[in-house]
Amino acid sequence: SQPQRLWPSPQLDALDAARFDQSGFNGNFLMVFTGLDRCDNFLFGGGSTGRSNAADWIRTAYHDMATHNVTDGTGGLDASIRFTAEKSRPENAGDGFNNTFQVLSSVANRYVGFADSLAVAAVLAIENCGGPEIAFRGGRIDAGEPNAPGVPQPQEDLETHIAAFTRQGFTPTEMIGLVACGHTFGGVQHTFFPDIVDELNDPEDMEDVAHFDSTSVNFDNNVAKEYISGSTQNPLVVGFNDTTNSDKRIFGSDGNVTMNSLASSPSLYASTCADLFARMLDTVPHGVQLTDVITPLPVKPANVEFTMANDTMLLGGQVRFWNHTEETAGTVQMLWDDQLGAIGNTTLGFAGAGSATGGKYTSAWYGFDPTGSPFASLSLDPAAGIQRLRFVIDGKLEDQGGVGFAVQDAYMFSESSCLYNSSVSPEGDVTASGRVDIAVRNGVNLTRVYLETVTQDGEGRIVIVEIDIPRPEQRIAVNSAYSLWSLNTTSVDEFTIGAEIDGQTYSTTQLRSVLDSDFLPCGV
Ligand code: HEM
Repeated sequence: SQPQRLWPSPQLDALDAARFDQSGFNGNFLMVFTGLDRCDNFLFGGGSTGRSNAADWIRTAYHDMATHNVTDGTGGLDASIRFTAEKSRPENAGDGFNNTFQVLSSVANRYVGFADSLAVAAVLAIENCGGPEIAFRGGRIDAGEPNAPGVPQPQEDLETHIAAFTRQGFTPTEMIGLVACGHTFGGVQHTFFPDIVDELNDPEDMEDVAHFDSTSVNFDNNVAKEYISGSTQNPLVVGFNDTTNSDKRIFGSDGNVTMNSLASSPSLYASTCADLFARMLDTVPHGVQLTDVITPLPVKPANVEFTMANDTMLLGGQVRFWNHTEETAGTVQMLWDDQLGAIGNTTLGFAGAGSATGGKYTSAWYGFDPTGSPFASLSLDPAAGIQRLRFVIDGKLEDQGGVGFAVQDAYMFSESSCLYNSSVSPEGDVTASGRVDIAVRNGVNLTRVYLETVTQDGEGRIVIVEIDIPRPEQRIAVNSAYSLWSLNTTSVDEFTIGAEIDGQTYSTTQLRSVLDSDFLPCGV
């Protein structure tokens, strides 16, 4: 059991969100947008293609990992398969890798990069399509270059496959298990493997995918049962070309001992796969330090954001209560310690239900105001400020063992920010100039405040560009407790706001841009 972490911890909180906020309120793009709750869904052509997102994501995770070399520590799950030089190798035939990274480009962020997002995608696919829960860790690092080749191919012989899995860190028995676990999803396409699969002429399988088992969009041990019973249609077992019957050679390599046990027990199959999938996803280049297994925080504030509106300080956000519903939560209250030693409180409104792992877990979300609206904010006295939050749910105080949920009111976006002008060229290019105002609490030890824009470097790794906001020469009061730091900018990029306070760095959560409606025209 791992020690309970404290909120806030931006990377762990983001990993928790990516992995556990799956469906419903604040649901994950991977689930909600791709429709993963329907496991036969395929974003690039729909259900009658014979394809599925889930199969693409799991195969992509394996192929990205399969470059690993346990001896020299190179390769592993690091999103290097996004590089054309790696993706276009014969060992990476197919379009599933491109499909997967198109989806991940809308998911990866500064805290959960492409490699972690790929691992999350595989976990969500497995868990939501009938599979076991996977112990998920974060902290993978996105590669800056392709890895050495090393993905097994169907025409290779058994010795080559055993050697490849040994290099990746798996014994011959684990090889049988991992292939039998992966090949519960999807199948082999005619287009990319015409020597293995013929055209199928099936209107329900437009892309001519010969599936590994009769339940190709669900996790179950049918791939093993059908193999043992002799009814299998797996194109890598009973394919017309025996040279490419690699599943047949692998499954039979220990006299069917492993496949017999996987076929006879759905629960043994599930627990074996949970272990092997987790190890597959945790196979990373030497030197990468993964986090502990991510567990859902029982009480987790999210999207916490302060905004200064002249004499009023606004606090927006939501809080998630894990393993709760609106009924079990009862009346929910938020208390806060202000900077002057007083305690404030309000009742919170229900914002929506969340769920994870195929509905196994539920969570109840509350907005930071009595209406529960995720867009509403509490109005507060800026002079009082807020140091930390506490919650009362179902009559019980939740304050992280007494320390509370620390929030940062030393700096925040000010609604006095404004737009000088904006225009759209005939080509559709948007240009604008505006002023970003940051309200800084008087008397705090703030050494830097800056705009943060998330972008990608030349190798497609996520990086943050910082633009410093100059310290004002004279104090410009926004109210009795805060003064303004301002920056004129012509950037239309979305930004968050970073600061260094007492040697610690902080970031706001809300993405803003000078084109937002809260940038009113300057000087009006
Ligand atoms: C010797 C080892 C392996 C060989 C030779 C092999 C071979 C293949 C081939 C030829 C395909 C068809 C791809 C396509 O048509 O696009 C395929 C699909 C697939 N493989 Fe493997 N595989 C191996 C191991 C694994 C492992 C270890 C996993 C995961 C744990 C895995 C997961 C998948 C999945 C999910 C698909 C379906 C993709 C889809 O339908 O879009 N494979 N494999």
